[in-house]
Amino acid sequence: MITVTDLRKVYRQGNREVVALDGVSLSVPKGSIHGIVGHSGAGKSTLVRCLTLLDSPTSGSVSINGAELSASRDADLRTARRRIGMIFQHANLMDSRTAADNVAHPLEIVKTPRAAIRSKVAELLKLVGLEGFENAYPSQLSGGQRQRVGIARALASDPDVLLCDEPTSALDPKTTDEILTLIQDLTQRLQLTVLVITHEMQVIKRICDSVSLLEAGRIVEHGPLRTVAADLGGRLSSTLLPLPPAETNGSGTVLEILYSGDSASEPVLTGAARTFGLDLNVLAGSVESLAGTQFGHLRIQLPAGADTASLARHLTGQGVAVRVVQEETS
Ligand SMILES: Nc1ncnc2c1ncn2[C@@H]1O[C@H](COP(=O)(O)OP(=O)(O)OP(=O)(O)O)[C@@H](O)[C@H]1O
Repeated sequence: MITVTDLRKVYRQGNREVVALDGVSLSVPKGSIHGIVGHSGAGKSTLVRCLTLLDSPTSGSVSINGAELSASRDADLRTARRRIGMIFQHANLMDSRTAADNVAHPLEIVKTPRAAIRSKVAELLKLVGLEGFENAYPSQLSGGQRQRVGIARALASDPDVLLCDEPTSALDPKTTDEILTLIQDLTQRLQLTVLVITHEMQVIKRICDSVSLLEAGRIVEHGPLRTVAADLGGRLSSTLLPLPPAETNGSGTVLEILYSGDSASEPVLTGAARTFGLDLNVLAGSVESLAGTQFGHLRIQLPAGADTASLARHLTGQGVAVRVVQEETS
């Protein structure tokens, strides 16, 4: 488990202070994957640097399984860093070394005996599906295979936490899928705690159990994927279940509705239309499965003069979230 408490990082630029992290707290349980999304400048790289202790936070703490990393000094700091494995957008392998020698590198640094390195490297390459590629050089490997070597190298020190910084941004969709499957599989098998920093919502949808939205150094929305997705009108919900831009073609009220789980399988909307004798016009919609739950997000327009309040009450009573996005125009 990783726990981040009230992490602040303030940079000085001449007389000016830049608050890059403004009290970030989060907690990720062992065996689960937490995604962090945010626009450019939100503080993602600063967070990565503070978590890996490459940069020291101005205040706040980072602890793994209750042991505070940020309190470590020098030799302790090096040991503490080994508890966090890192994967980057590009695997950053050493071109002059084979796959096996790249994976061996962190073990050589801490002077692991050669025989132990050999068996550990073989085990790791097998774990990431690269058996038989021990002697291949990075130039002889595909982007996905290079990323697998990077993952094996990140796991060499038996970390508790795996920090993935844009792990698939440089990969094609099929390879992205394979690497995400591998990360998910390793999380379960090794009971890792995984943090994924990404700008790709597909990555969040595909593997994350929970997610935080970072904005100007603060976490402005967070929670289990299912919960944030169900929060109609929330920023994460509207990026997880996006609708095309609104195009209305009448004067009636426009509603957005979001249904999930049990209500998703019911013909909620047609039932409501029948109950109220309304012709509902579906302007846009998306239906998809997230974290094992079916979600439907629709934008509908009611005919002019419809009893919006009663319809909204009816839908809410069926477990459907409703919000008015455009009042009836005369
Ligand atoms: N060394 C530094 N000195 C001064 N300001 C910095 C420094 N590093 C980052 N910042 C500032 O801190 C804020 C957060 O930057 P950071 O690089 O963490 O954002 P980011 O979310 O990673 O952005 P991107 O996705 O573009 O990499 C920005 O305003 C940035 O200008």
